[in-house]
Amino acid sequence: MSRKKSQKSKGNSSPASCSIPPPKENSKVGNDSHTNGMVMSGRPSLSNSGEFYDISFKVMLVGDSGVGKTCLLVRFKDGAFLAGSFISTVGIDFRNKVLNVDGVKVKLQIWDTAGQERFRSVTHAYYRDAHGKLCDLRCSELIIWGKKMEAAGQAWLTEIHEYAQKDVVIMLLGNKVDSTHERMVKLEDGERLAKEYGVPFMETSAKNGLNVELAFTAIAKELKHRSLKTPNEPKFKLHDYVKKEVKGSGCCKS
Ligand SMILES: Nc1nc2c(ncn2[C@@H]2O[C@H](COP(=O)(O)OP(=O)(O)OP(=O)(O)O)[C@@H](O)[C@H]2O)c(=O)[nH]1
Ligand SMILES: [Mg+2]
Repeated sequence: MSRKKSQKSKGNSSPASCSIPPPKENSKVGNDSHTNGMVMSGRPSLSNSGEFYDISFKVMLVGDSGVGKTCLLVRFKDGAFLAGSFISTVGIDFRNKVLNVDGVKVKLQIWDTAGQERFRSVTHAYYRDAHGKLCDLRCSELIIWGKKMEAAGQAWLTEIHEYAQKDVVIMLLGNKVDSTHERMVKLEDGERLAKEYGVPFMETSAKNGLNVELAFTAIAKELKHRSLKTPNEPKFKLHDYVKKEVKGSGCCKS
């Protein structure tokens, strides 16, 4: 298997063949403050390690504004939590992380989209780009965030089906389970919606890290198994894996 080097943050670190000029990793396409709309760089820097990898996949984080997409990504990439004032993502941004999945180096290029309605056309453009035959990454994998009501989750699932490729891997996450007043999705509602759409569901917390690593690892495993069908290797079952590995949220004190 050929070894590729994870793209550096200099220059276009996204697939050069994609038609939309991609942002540089951690380029802060931006984060604006809710108070004055100014572009601020209040987020910690995420370094690009430049690690080697065997296969790469694109993962998109989508969902309503404020559900914790950026925090989830920072938790996964840096093991840190972005506490304090909420700085909403502007447009789109991405980070790379290389995982070792059963001996294979899997690079996830994780795209953090803006949940605000006014940036929806930007997100759509990246979905559309995901269809482009010229993209050299497998541009089809998404994680979706549930928010307030089932309706919000349903809306995002419908959008994914409309804009993304048919065989997209979808996972539904209900975040902020560390806090009774901040969490928006009840466990039973998340599970019901996930069942209806046939996608795995798990509760996460970017604050305490609950199931964050698992969410991305599960996606990486599914993608790797779909991509590299090794003879004699038992079929990977995403739902079973998630069911087995997922941890309950336990108590919900903030
Ligand atoms: N208690 C708790 N707060 C969280 C968690 N994840 C995120 N938050 C908070 O929720 C707010 C929004 O988080 P972001 O990650 O910026 O939300 P987002 O989904 O990226 O929002 P947009 O960029 O506008 O789409 C911030 O104030 C975070 O500190 C979590 O797991 N638990
Ligand atoms: Mg964000």
